[in-house]
Amino acid sequence: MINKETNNIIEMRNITKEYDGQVILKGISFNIHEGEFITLLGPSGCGKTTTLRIIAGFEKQNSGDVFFEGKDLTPIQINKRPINTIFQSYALFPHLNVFDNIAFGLRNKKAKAESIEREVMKQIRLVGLEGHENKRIHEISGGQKQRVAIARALVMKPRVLLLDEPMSALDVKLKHQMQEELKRLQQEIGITFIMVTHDQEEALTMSDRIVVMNLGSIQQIGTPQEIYNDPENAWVAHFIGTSNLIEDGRFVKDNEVVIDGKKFECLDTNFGTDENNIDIVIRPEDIEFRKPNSGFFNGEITQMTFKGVYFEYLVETKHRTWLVQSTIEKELGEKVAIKWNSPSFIHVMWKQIEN
Ligand SMILES: Nc1ncnc2c1ncn2[C@@H]1O[C@H](COP(=O)(O)OP(=O)(O)OP(=O)(O)O)[C@@H](O)[C@H]1O
Repeated sequence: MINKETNNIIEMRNITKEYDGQVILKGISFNIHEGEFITLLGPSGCGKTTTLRIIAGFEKQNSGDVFFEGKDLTPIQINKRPINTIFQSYALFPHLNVFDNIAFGLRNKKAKAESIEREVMKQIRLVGLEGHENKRIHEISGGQKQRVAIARALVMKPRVLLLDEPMSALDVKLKHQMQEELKRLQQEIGITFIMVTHDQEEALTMSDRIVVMNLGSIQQIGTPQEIYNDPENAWVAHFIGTSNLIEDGRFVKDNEVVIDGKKFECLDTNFGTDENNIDIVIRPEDIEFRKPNSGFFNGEITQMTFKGVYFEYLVETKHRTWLVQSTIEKELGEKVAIKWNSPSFIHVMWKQIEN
């Protein structure tokens, strides 16, 4: 039974994992809510796939517990778990056609022929593969292969679907299309999706909540907005989006910081008084250009890159180099001033303690 108060379908408690004496997961704990799209996000090697494989049952943790609806999941065999996995490579059967690939699990369970036909066709319609039932796997596109993999998993009616880097085999355009489709599908069928990705944008656009991981530890858990707008530490801020990280700022008192000798109003409180053990992040899209002497700091444009819909600039001021994103075209060497328009654009966080 789902715990109605918490709505948790899966609970991970203090999970550790070692391979050959090397610690991969350092005691991670988090909850997964029924019906949510949750993403494990982090750089290569941080342990996200290992976490997914422990939930699926392909790996066993060295210590800690995994609960499914409050019951210990660890002794439950892989095929008895109400969980299905879509692998990075999709792992389709090349010698079977689309229909038979999707029907495989039901046939294995000795389901009746009519019910197999009905359920497989339902999934085929759901993922938009009508008319392709008889095609072999090598006769369909990458996007269609992904749809087969999704249908093959969903036909087993799992409560939780695990997706390991599902977009990694797709080109950029198809990737964006499938991201939208997958999100829509998840909302339509309402089951819990747990996705692994190292792609920040993918995590931010698709997830209800994101678990940000680094070096076998959880750095932050939150909605995309929380993680983007309110990163818990400088590592998350950096990883989520290119940022201006000010490591030598000072938290003077509630709602006041000093950056490069100037006082600024901020919204942050509770970092003590005259505290140097903080980092300040200001996002490049929150910085604007002004005429020289009309902003916070004067500087010069030392680099510019056209990014398609905006320009990305490096602006050299007396104390540092700022990253600025703007739709306004400037010239290399141009003298400018920079400014931000709201105290909310300053993000103060404690300096990270190294793991
Ligand atoms: N079966 C295994 N035996 C030994 N080491 C392993 C095994 N599986 C994973 N590792 C190691 O554990 C670490 C974490 O791997 P994991 O696949 O969980 O990371 P990840 O965050 O998913 O990264 P990636 O995005 O590269 O897959 C890596 O250093 C990896 O080499």
